[in-house]
Amino acid sequence: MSLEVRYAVHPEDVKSYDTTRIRKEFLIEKVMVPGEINLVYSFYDRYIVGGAVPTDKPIKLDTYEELKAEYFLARREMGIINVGGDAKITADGVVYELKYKEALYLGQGVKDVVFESVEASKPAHLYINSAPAHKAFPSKHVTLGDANVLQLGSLETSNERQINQLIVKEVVPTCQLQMGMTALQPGSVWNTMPAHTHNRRMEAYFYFEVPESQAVCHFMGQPDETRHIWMKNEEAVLSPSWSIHSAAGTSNYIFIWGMAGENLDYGDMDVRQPNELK
Ligand SMILES: O=C[C@H](O)[C@@H](O)CC(=O)C(=O)O
Ligand SMILES: [Zn+2]
Repeated sequence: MSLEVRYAVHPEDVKSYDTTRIRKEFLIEKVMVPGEINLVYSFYDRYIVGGAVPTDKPIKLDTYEELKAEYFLARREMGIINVGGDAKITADGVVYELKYKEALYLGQGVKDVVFESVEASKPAHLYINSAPAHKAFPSKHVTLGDANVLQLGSLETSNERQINQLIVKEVVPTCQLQMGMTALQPGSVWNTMPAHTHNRRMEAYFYFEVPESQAVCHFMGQPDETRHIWMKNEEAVLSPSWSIHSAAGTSNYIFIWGMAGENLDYGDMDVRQPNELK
C-alpha cells in the first residue's frame, strides 16, 4: 500500500536524464499488486495515478496524509477502469458492478469507497486516475456501449486503432478529468501517431493486454528532443504537458489514457507529423 509523491521537472533538465533517471521520474511500475492499492501523486496538475487489486477481502480507499483531506474525494474526482475480473465498487452505499473494460466516474464529495473482486481467484484490476475537483458531479457507471468512438489510422501506417472516449464531457460531466481506452488492431503497433502535445493538459498512459514476452516502447519529450521508455504489461507512464506521448509495441496492445488541466476539449492538441519529430 503506498502513495508516492513525484515532482514535476523542467524539460531542459530532462535532456540530460539517463535511462534510470527518466524511468524514476515518469514510469510507474507498481500499479497492480494483489491485495493492495498503490498510487502516485504527481505534481503535474496534481494528478493521481494507480491501481487497486482486491483479492479475498475488500479494500477501502483511505485518505492520505499528503492530501490533508478528511477523505480521499473531499476535493477530488476519480475515474476507475477495470482491466481484470469482475469488480464491485461501493460508493456511499451505492453498488456499481464493473465488468472488464467498464469505467466508473466518482464525483467530488463521495466519502466511502470500497473495492471488491467478485471472485478472489479472478481479481479485479482497477486502474485509478484522480484530479482535483471543486464541484460535485454525479457518479456514473460507463460501459463501452456509452463511449464516444473514433476510428483512427490505418494498417498501412501501422496505427489502425479504436479510441473509446469513456469519461469525456459528451458522456459524463466532470471538472477536469478525461479518460478513455484505445485498442490497436492486429498488425498495428503505433498509438498516438501522428504524435501531439497539449500544453494545457498533462496526461498518463497505462498499457495492458501486452503479451507476456512483448513490450511497448513509449516515446516522450519535447517534439524536437524525444526519449523512450520500454514498458511492460500493466505499467503506467506520466506525460508532462510539454511532452509527446506515443508508443510502438512489439505486438498490438490496449492502453488507457487519462488527463486533466486547463480544459475539457479532447481535440485541443498541437499535432506533429512523424517526419517532424527529432
Ligand atoms: O490526448 C489524447 C490522448 O493522447 C489519446 O486519446 C490519444 C490516443 O489514444 C491515440 O491517438 O491513440
Ligand atoms: Zn494526448
